[in-house]
Amino acid sequence: MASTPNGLARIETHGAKTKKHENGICHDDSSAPVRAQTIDELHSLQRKRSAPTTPIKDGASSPFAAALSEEERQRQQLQSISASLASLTRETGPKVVRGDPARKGEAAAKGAPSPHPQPVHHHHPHVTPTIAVSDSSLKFTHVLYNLSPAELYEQAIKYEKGSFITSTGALATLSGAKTGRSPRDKRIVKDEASAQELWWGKGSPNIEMDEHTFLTNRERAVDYLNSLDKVFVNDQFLNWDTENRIKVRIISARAYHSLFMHNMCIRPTEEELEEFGTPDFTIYNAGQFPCNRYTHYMTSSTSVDINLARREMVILGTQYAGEMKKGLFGVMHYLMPRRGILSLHSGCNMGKQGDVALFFGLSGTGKTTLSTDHNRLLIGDDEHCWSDTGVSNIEGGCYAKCIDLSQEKEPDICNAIKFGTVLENVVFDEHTREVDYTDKSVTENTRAAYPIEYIPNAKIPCVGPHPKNVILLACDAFGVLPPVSKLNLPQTMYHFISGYTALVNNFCSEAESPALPSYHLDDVAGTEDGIKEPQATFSACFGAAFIMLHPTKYAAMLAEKMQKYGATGWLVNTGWSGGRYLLLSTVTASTPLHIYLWHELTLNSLFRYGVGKRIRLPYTRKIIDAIHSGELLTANYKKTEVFGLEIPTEIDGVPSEILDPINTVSSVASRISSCHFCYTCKKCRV
Ligand SMILES: Nc1ncnc2c1ncn2[C@@H]1O[C@H](COP(=O)(O)OP(=O)(O)OP(=O)(O)O)[C@@H](O)[C@H]1O
Ligand SMILES: O=C([O-])CC(=O)C(=O)O
Ligand SMILES: [Ca+2]
Ligand SMILES: [Mn+2]
Repeated sequence: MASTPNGLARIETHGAKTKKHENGICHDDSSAPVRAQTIDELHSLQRKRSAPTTPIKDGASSPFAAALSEEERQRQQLQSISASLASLTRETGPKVVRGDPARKGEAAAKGAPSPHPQPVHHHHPHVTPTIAVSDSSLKFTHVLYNLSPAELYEQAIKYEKGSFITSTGALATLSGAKTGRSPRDKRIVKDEASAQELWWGKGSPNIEMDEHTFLTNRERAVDYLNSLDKVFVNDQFLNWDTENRIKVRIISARAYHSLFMHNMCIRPTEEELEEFGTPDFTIYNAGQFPCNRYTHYMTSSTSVDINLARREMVILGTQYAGEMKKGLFGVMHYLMPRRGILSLHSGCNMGKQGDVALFFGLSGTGKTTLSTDHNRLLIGDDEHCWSDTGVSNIEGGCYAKCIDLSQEKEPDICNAIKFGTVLENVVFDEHTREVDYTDKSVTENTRAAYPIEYIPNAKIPCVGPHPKNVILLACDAFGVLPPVSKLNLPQTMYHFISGYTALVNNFCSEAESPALPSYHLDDVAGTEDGIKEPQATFSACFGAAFIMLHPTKYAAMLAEKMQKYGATGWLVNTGWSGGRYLLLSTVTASTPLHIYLWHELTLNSLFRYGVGKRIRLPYTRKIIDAIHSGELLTANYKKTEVFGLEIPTEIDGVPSEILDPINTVSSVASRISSCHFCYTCKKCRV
C-alpha cells in the first residue's frame, strides 16, 4: 500500500477493485471509479442524450449530414413556435430557445448543443410594426417542447405550488380558483362566415365577440406568455381517424397544462412529429393572467375565446384544464359536420364480437364510468366522431370524475391513477400521500386525466365499426325516469334534442340522503363552475355547451346514421329513480318530458330532489350488460304511465321492482289537485 510523505494512506483512485486488505475488509474504493473530474460532470453523466427526433434518413452514410439535418429541423420547429408566439403589433416574434432555463451550461459538459444556440426570430410578412423595439424583444423565451411526463413532473414539482406525487405515483395538482368550466365566459368570434354558419342567440352556448376584441385578448395572452422565462409547447393530434385528423398546438405556462394535454390529446410518434409542420389549431393558455375588464365584452376576469377563422383559442383568467379539452371539442363540433361527420359527446366501447355502443350524456352521467368496462374494449370515454367508416375517438386520454372513486366499483379507473396521471384538486394525506377520494374540500369536481392505454383493454387505435346501440344517459335528480327504457327512433331524437339531466354532480352518490328538509347542497360544485343545486337541464345533444351549429343539424345526422346502420336507442337513468313525490295522476303517457319538468320546477316547494338513493352502479352495469348482450331486445316490455316509455319487466341481476318508478314513489297528486297543468294558475306560471 502506497504512503504519502506525511505517512497517511494514499487514496487510490485507479485499479482499486483488485486490491484488498490482508484482513479481507473491503474499502469503499473497491468499485470502478466514475469517469468524472467534478460533481457537475458526474451529474452530467447521469443523463444519456435522447435519440434525435429525426431518424437518420438515407442510411446514416454521413453522420455529419444527419447532425445537420436534425439541427435544421430543430431550427424550423423553433421558427414555427416563434411564429405562434409572435405579437401582432410588433415586428418580430420572440427570441425562442429550446430547453429549460434552469439548466444553462449543463448540457455543454456533455458535448450536447448548448441550450443557447442562435435564437430564432420570426418576422412578420404582413404587419406594419408599431413598436420597433421593446424590452421584450431583448429577452429569451425558453420553449419546453413536448416534454415527457417525467420532465413535466419535475417542472411541476419544482415550480408549481400545490403539485405533489401521490402514493400511487400520480401528479396531484390544483387548478386554482376555477375547478370547473366557465360556460358564461366562453366566446366565439362572430364574423361574416360564422354569423351564417353557427348557432347564435337564445339557447346557444356561443356568446359573441368581435375580431378586434379577440385580438386584444390574444395580444394580452401572448405578451403574458412571452414575459415568462419559459413556456410549454405541445404539438399533438385530435381524432384517431387519420383521414380527419387535426394538428393542434397548445402553448401554456404550466407543466400541469402541458401534462394534461399530453395525456388527453393523441401523442405523435417521433416520425409524425418530424412531419408536424404548421398546426391546424393553436391554444394560447394564459390562464393565470386575467382578462382586462375594460376590454369590450368582458363580464368577468375570465375569458375563453375561440376564433375559427384564425384557428386559435385564447384562455385568460382560468386555469381549469378542461377548458382546453372542451374548447377543442367545440372546434371539432364545427369542423367535422362540414365533412359529413357527426361529432358526439359520448363514450364508446366495443364487445369482443365487434358490437359498438355509444354512451351519450351530460357531465357526470356516467360516460367514463360505463364505457370503462372490464369485459369490453374501450374506444374512448368522452368525445367521438361517427363517419361513413365507423366511429373514432377524438382524444388520446380519459378524464374521469374521482369523487367517491373506489377500487371495488371502478377498478380499471383506480388502477389508471399511477405515474403520468394528472389528479386535479384531490385531497391527500400529507405524509403517506394517500388520496382521500371522498374529500370534497377543494371541489366536488375532482378529476383524473390519464392516457387511454392506462386502461388495460383499450382499443388502440381507438376506432371501431358502426354502433349497434346508442345509450342516452340521464342522471335524473328528480326521480322521474325509469332506470332503462327502449326508445324508437323518434323518441331517441326527442331525448337527444332535449338532452335532459339534472345538472349536478354526484351530490350524494349511492349514499342514502339525509332526511328532508335538512338536506342541502351548499358545498357542491359541479363540472361547470357555480352550479350549486340540481337544476333540471335540457342540454341539446347532451352537450349544448360545446355544440357550434343548431342542435337539429346534429340530430338529423344522428337519425340518419342510426337508421342507416340499424342502431337501437336506449334511455338509461343513472340518477335517482322514484323515491320522491311524483305527480303521477297529472302526468300521463302523452306528457312531454320538458312540460313535466318545467311544471315541476314551478312547484319546487312541493318537490324535493335526492330523496331515496342513486341507482346502484352494479345495477346500472347489469342493465348495460343486458343491452350489449341483446337480452333487452327480446325482453318483455310494458308502457309506463309517465311519458309512455317502454320499460322491461325483468333484467337478469336487477330487482324487478326498481325497473318501474311507480313502485318507488309516493304520489301526492291530491296536494295540487286544483291544478291539472292548466298553465295559467299561479303554480303553473314560471
Ligand atoms: N348508477 C351509476 N351509473 C353511473 N355512474 C354512477 C352511478 N352511481 C354513481 N355513479 C358515479 O357517477 C360518476 C359518473 O361520472 P363520469 O366520469 O362517468 O361522468 P361523465 O359522463 O364521463 O362526465 P364528463 O363528461 O364530465 O366527464 C362517477 O363518479 C360514478 O362513480
Ligand atoms: O369538460 C369538463 O370539464 C369535463 C367534461 O368532460 C364535461 O363537462 O363534459
Ligand atoms: Ca368523463
Ligand atoms: Mn365530457
